[in-house]
Amino acid sequence: MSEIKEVAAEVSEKDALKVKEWEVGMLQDEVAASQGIRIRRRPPTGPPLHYVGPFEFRIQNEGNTPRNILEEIVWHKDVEVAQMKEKMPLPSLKRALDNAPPVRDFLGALKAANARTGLPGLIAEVKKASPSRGVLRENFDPVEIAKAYEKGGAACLSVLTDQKYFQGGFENLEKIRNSGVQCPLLCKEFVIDAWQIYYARTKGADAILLVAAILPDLDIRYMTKICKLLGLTALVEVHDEKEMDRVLGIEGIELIGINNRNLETFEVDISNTRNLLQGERWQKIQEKGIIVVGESGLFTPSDIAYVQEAGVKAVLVGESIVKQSDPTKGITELFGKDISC
Ligand SMILES: O=C(O)c1ccccc1NCC(=O)[C@H](O)[C@H](O)COP(=O)(O)O
Repeated sequence: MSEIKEVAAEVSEKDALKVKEWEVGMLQDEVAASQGIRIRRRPPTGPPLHYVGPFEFRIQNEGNTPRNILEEIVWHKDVEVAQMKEKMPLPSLKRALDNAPPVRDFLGALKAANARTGLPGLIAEVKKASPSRGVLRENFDPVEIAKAYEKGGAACLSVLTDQKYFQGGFENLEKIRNSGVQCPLLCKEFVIDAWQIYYARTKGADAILLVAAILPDLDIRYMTKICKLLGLTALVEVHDEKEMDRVLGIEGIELIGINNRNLETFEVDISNTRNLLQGERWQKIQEKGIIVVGESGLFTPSDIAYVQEAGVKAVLVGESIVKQSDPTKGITELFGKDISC
């Protein structure tokens, strides 16, 4: 009987901890909203299923419906990361870092490619599917694609690790890293917890994406510091003026990605890159020596020329090259010339 009491006490202590975590999450949302972040970290009207102990049900209501796909991804990621952390707590993850392959210089590779070709350095994306475009490539062999990209002159690769929405995985990152491909690798994830940065490093990442639309300033500050500590490059992604201004106000950021895709509506407009690189913003970027990456919706040599003219020194491209039966040729067609030599 006393054994049952002990177990009950342990369980309720665990539950109390979860509730505490939950309350902190609620505060996080308030801070985020004050910075113009529309994406909420969790459903506002109650904890997700795994937080409610033995009562595995929740009354559905409007507040528990994500407002858009990005919010849905974040809510799902919140549950996924909590489960992963339970399986591998941070101390054991930190120990696993000792066996991680050495970090490669992601930013250096982009700068070198830009200097060598006079064109934006290419981050070529290994992506099977996306919420906006569905399945992009049925016959998807991540290592084969990565090798084809490297052969075509990609400076770096971006590897989707989200399983549910992009049909990616950390095993793809690991396989590419162990395949002999030399390009530095960006872990393309929806990072909401520093734990994911450590995890990505153990799987061979050299860089990681931090999306300003889902991360308050304090998180970006803290996470870029962790990246530095681990030797990783942080690619901080923005989509609008507000996010750009927030990120330009944070010290130590070296690489900013401008996403031409609105992740809440899927609308793509490459003039977004040009619009965010004007006037005082452009001056600040130059003063700080920040490298800018143009992301999404780039299909032709004139698209590349357009964003280069706007000021980018790198581009991140997925759909237009991953869909090609020969992705090496796809890169040559995208740039209008062979960029491999
Ligand atoms: O692409 C989506 O549908 C999407 C939805 C929600 C969050 C992120 C999403 N995409 C990430 C990206 O923006 C792209 O993978 C990346 O920039 C490459 O874009 P593209 O060259 O247009 O494939």
